[in-house]
Amino acid sequence: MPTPLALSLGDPAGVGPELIGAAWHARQAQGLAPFMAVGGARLLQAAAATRGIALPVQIITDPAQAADVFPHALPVLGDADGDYTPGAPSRDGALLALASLNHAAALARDGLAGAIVTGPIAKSHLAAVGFAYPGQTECVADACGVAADDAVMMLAGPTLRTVPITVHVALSAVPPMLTSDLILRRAAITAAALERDFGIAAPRLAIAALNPHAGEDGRMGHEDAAIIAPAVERLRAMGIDATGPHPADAMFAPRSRASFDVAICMYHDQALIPLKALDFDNGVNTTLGLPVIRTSPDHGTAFAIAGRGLADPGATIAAIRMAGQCAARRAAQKANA
Ligand SMILES: NC(=O)C1=CN([C@@H]2O[C@H](COP(=O)(O)OP(=O)(O)OC[C@H]3O[C@@H](n4cnc5c(N)ncnc54)[C@H](O)[C@@H]3O)[C@@H](O)[C@H]2O)C=CC1
Ligand SMILES: NCC(=O)COP(=O)(O)O
Repeated sequence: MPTPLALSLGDPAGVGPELIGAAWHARQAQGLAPFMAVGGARLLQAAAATRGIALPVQIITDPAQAADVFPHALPVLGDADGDYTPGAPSRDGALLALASLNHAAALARDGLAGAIVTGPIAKSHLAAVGFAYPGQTECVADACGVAADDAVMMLAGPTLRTVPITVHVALSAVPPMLTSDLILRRAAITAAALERDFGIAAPRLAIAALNPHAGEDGRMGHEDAAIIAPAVERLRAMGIDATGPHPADAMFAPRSRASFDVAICMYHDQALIPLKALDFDNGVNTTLGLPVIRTSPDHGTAFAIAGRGLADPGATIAAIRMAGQCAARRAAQKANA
């Protein structure tokens, strides 16, 4: 029996809780590995009800109980709970989201959960209750003792994978942050994770340029020649199949996409816009380079549509599926070691 996945609630006022209920409801049709929610039994039921789902829940006290409960009820670890008021984020809701996230990360770190699937949080609301990280990526990394620079965000959908080298920073902060070392470090972690967790032997990395036309021989910026091209050379010297810097405007065209397994992008929107344009309802945000598997739907809290039955569960289901597959791959590697 696989170790169950741990799902953190996300912000209770967002779409996260209702999508956990929708995913449990679809567990058989979607062939999902067993999972448990961390806290929120009452609010999960209320959120599911807004979608017309009568969600059976069972509070468990030990993650080991989850697999037996999962076929007939959503296992919920612990009795932490809160009010469900869709679209109206609150301080109490942020505290519950944070407690659920920290608990789920600790379960994965300690081997009591096969992986963590995080529900969407509003970073500014969590910051107001003491969350000191740019996002959940760095929080889970810290729980595992991994440096933030070594926790690599990858967005993955059926048609594309992308990695932003810089993530939650202002666009004006991107050029000063970009170094050959940072690109090399994060691209190498990506290549290793694609092999280990996704079963892609010799992954092909396409490295995006920062500037229009990859800098047009220095007429439109110096970073492509001075910083990105040397990183590509160093990756190739390490035996990694890296190409670039590629002009970013053309590299997401279908012909170009067929030539790589992952696009290494220089900033958040360069990576997330093509992914969401192509795969929004199946997009997964996963963290590479950790001792645990962590996935999340690609979307955010979507407060405006919470509780209205409008949120598509596809990305949450895809995140649960990917977490189960990656965890199974790691378990098989461990068994074979
Ligand atoms: N994994 C996470 O924790 C993430 C959290 N966020 C946070 O979410 C908050 C809102 O961010 P936004 O940029 O507005 O992104 P968002 O993803 O919440 O919403 C963007 C648009 O997509 C729609 N949408 C989102 N999820 C949907 C779904 N499942 N089905 C149908 N439509 C959906 C929304 O209604 C909205 O029109 C921010 O505080 C941000 O920090 C954003 C992205 C990921
Ligand atoms: N845009 C991605 C996002 O906001 C999720 O970040 P994280 O919480 O997974 O670090």
